[in-house]
Amino acid sequence: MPDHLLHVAAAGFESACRIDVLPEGHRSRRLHGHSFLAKVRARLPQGWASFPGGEVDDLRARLSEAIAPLDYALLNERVAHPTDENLARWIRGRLAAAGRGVPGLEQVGIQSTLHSGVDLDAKDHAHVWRRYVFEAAHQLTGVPAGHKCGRMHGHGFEVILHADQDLGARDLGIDYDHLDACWAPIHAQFHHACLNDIPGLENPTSEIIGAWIWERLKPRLPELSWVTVYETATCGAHYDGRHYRIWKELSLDSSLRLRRAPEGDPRRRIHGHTYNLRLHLCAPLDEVRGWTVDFGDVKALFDPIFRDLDHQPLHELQGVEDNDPASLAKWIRDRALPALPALDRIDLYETRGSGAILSWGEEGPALPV
Ligand SMILES: Nc1nc2c(c(=O)[nH]1)N=C([C@H](O)[C@H](O)COP(=O)(O)OP(=O)(O)OP(=O)(O)O)CN2
Repeated sequence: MPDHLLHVAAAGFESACRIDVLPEGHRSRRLHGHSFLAKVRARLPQGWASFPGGEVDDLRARLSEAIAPLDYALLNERVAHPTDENLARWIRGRLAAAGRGVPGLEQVGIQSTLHSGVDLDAKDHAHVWRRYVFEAAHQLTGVPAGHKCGRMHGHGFEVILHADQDLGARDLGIDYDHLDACWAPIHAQFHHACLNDIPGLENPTSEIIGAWIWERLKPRLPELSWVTVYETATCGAHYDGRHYRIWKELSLDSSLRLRRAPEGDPRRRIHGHTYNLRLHLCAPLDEVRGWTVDFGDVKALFDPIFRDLDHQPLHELQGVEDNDPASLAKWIRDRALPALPALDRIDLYETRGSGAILSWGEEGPALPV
C-alpha cells in the first residue's frame, strides 16, 4: 500500500457549556465546564507550510486560531448545541474557511475529557470513543517458559470502545451513556477479577480480551468499529472483528534543529523534545501464544534504532531530510521494517497530540492523546 502521511496537531480550550439536546434531567443539561482538546489530522500538500519542516507548528497555529473564540467562553454563545460532534464540525468549518483554509483535512476531533471524544471525518462519520478502566489479574498460558507474563500478575487495564456512525446533520452521534450501558456488564465481570477464570479468557492476552469484548458487544452495538485494550500505559491491542493490531509506545528525549526555518527563527537553534513514538503492527493471531507479536519483542527488536534516537542529537542523524516528525517517521520506518515486517504505522508526537502519522497499511483507530 502507498504511504499515507498525516500531519496532526492538538490545542486545548477551557469552556463552559450546556447540552440542551440531551433528555430532560441529564446531568450535561446543567451548566458545566471542560478542559477540551481539539485535534486535527491533515494530508498537507508539499509547500503548504511556511518552510519545509514547519508543518506541525503551522498546523497547530491554525488550529489555535480556529479555537480562540471558544477559549474561556460559554460555548452556547458560539455554537448552537455544543455537543462534541458540533464543536468538531464548527472547528472544521473554521479550519477549512476560504482564504487561509487548511487543505487535506481528514479528521477534526474533540476530546472533551480524558475518557471520551469524537473524531469527525471528511465524510461526516463520527468516530465516538469512550475509555473504561478495570483492575484485574491474568496469566498468559501460551508464552515461552520463563516469560514474565506466564506468572500470575495484574494490571490497571483500560478499554476503549469505538463506534463509527454516519452523522449526517445530527447534533449527536452515539450517546456516551449508551456506550456506558453496553460496557457495564463487562465491567462487572472484569473488575477485581482474575481474567483466566472467565470462560473464553483462559489465555487472556490483550488480543484475546479485545476479541472477547467484540463478540459480546457487537450484537448490542452495531456501530462498534474497534475495541482497544491497553495492557499497560505503553502497549495494547485493537480488534475490529477481522484484524488484530497492536502498538508499543516509547518515549525519546532528543535534540533537533529545523535547518530550513527562516533566519532569526529560534527553531534554527538546537532545541529539544520529549517525543512520544508509537509503533503499530498488524499480524494474524498466533494460535499457540494467543498474541500477534509479543510487545516485549517489538521493544527488543526496535532497541538498536531506539538507541540511535534517544538522548541523541537528531540534527546529526544521517539520512534525515529535516528534523520534523514526518522526516523522522520515514527514517524510523526504513530502519525498523526489516526487523519488524508487521509494522504498518508510526505515530511520532513532538508535543501532546502534535506530530506526524505515517501509515502504509490499514490505519486502525485513533487513540486519545
Ligand atoms: N502481543 C502481546 N504481547 C504481550 C502481551 C499481550 O497480551 N499481547 N502481554 C504481555 C504481558 O502480559 C505483559 O504484562 C506486558 O508486558 P510488557 O511487554 O513488558 O509491557 P510493559 O509496558 O510492562 O513494558 P516496558 O518494558 O515497561 O516498556 C507481554 N506481551
